[in-house]
Amino acid sequence: MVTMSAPANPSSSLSVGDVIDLDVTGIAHGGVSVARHEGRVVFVADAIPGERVRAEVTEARKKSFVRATATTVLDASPDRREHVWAEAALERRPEDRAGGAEFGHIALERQRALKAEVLADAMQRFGGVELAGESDEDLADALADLVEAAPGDDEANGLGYRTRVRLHVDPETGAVGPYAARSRRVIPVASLPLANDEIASVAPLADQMPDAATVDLIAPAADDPRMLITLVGDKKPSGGADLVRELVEDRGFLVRAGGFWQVHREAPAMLFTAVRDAIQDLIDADRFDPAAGNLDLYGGVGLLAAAMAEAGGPGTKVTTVESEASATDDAAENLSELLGALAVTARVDRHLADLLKSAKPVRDRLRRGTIVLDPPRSGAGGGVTAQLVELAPANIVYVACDPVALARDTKSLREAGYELTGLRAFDIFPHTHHFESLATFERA
Ligand SMILES: C[S@@+](CC[C@H](N)C(=O)[O-])C[C@H]1O[C@@H](n2cnc3c(N)ncnc32)[C@H](O)[C@@H]1O
Repeated sequence: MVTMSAPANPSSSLSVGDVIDLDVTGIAHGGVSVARHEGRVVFVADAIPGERVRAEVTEARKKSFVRATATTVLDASPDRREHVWAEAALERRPEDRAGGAEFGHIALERQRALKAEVLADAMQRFGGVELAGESDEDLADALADLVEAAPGDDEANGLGYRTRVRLHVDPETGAVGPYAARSRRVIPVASLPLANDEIASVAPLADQMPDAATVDLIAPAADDPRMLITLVGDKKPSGGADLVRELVEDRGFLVRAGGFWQVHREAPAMLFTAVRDAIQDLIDADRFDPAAGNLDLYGGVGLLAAAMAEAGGPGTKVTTVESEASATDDAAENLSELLGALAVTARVDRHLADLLKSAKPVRDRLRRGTIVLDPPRSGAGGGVTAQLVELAPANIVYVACDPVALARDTKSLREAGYELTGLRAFDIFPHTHHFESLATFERA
């Protein structure tokens, strides 16, 4: 992985449309590979580290790097596969390739190895954490199993997993489809290979919907699939506030049709289990206090608060904090059997600021507590991380969808005396560069 601050080589002048041959050497955060052209960094899409490709320059605004997209493979990786989505394949012009399956040309196992590399590199570069010893072999061993597959994905080649898909509408033609990569150009497609059968059955791929801006397709585990349409000029989709029923193993969760829920069929259960197991480890180490001021920050409809209580027992005290009032209403319902659970609508930074002003007995309870947090892509960030450090809970269980944001927050937590005691990662977005991580921190 290479950061954007690599020195520019003034002798390398590249413009959009130039065709260059590249030796692809590494993987970067964001689903692109890394190569160099006359010393200048090239982030190249649709390649695989180890390959030699011919690529077309697609962006040359920055001095320090350019972006390019592979058009021909000159020397293929053994991990190259036929793209899982014909409309995203190399045979198409770069601007005509459907976005959202940027690893669809790579064998699943290698996709996971690349994700592990990105996580390890981010943790080392931004978090100051070495995941393995110095030698390449140690690192390869440590990374081999770091990113865990979702049940059933290997058998299905990572296809048919999405229970949520967002499509866009071309304002000129009314055609419905995904955006092209790094673009707002709608690409008509014949199929959605990452979506499950229920989504495929309602997807309006052949329709024209000129009044619409976006089309959200959702297939709840215990309800009929549906289509939510956001009209041009509207902010929210019709039917977005309807309640749908999800299932995590045999536990029911109510969610708004337009609200947050993990997109992979197996992801809610995987993250629920991972958080429950992380709490169980803390219990086994005598570090978890069910009566303390435990928190589930960025809590959505209460999935991870429920996981905490599953390990800690139904009387576990836990407050779930979420900025969307409708999600908090649903969390209150979903957690209603847990006597110690409370759902609060608030921005996390504001809620923590209030907690920091509370009386000593409350602060003491928070200090004995465990905080689970699952922030959006930007991570908790410096402000919230500083508040966490000031609250000084005994343990922090951090669920992250962005490895670099996690790594930056890891650095702040470690500098404040927290030890990183556990790190797992989950491949719950096959054929894309995304994955989820779970890091456990313990106050020294
Ligand atoms: C990644 S989701 C996690 C939801 C939940 N933990 C789950 O597993 O289903 C992040 C949640 O944080 C909420 N959110 C985003 N920014 C927030 C903020 N500043 N304060 C509180 N909640 C926020 C979003 O509405 C969303 O529900």
